[in-house]
Amino acid sequence: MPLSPLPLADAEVRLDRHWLDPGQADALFAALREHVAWEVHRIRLFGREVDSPRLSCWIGDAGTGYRYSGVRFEPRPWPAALLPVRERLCKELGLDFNSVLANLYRDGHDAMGWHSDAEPELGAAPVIASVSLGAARRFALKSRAQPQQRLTLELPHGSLLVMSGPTQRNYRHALPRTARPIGARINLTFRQILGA
Ligand SMILES: O=C(O)CCC(=O)C(=O)O
Ligand SMILES: [Fe+2]
Repeated sequence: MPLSPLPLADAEVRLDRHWLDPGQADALFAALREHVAWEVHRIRLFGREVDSPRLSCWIGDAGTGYRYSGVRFEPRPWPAALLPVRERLCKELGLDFNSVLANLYRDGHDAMGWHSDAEPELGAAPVIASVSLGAARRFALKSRAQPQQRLTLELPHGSLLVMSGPTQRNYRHALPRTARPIGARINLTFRQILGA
């Protein structure tokens, strides 16, 4: 199925709810759960270093060191299961993704707060390709200038969300907590670190 544009002014967000077929998505989830070196990243929040409420792993080619939330991360090597995913995304989007932030949300308590992926090493108009696996979670986008301009959508197992153009400049996004009893979710945000 193709990527369909979502109705959001001053942004470029596209979604394919069935980018991977369910069997592929199941296999990828199981492989990543087992083979990624999941760790608790320490992030800076209001000037204090705290544990982030999820497990993460920064993965990339040599030279893709990355600074976010005030902390620098050196990349881990690519697990075999991610290589075909990276190749397919590069081909379909015509880009050269050299890194990915993997996040494991163990249950509904794990989350990600409001932010944009606007680190200088991503350039002025980064393309972020986000693959979701496992439990479906709600993903929210909110305009910086006009907070009433917002959108919440569900990211199902095997979906691909692509944010590009002015999206990171004009919007923040978040993965809110949920009180619903739900299982684990893995999210992969592929990125291109410039000059790596
Ligand atoms: O888990 C998600 O869907 C969002 C992850 C995200 O925003 C990020 O990795 O920067
Ligand atoms: Fe993000």
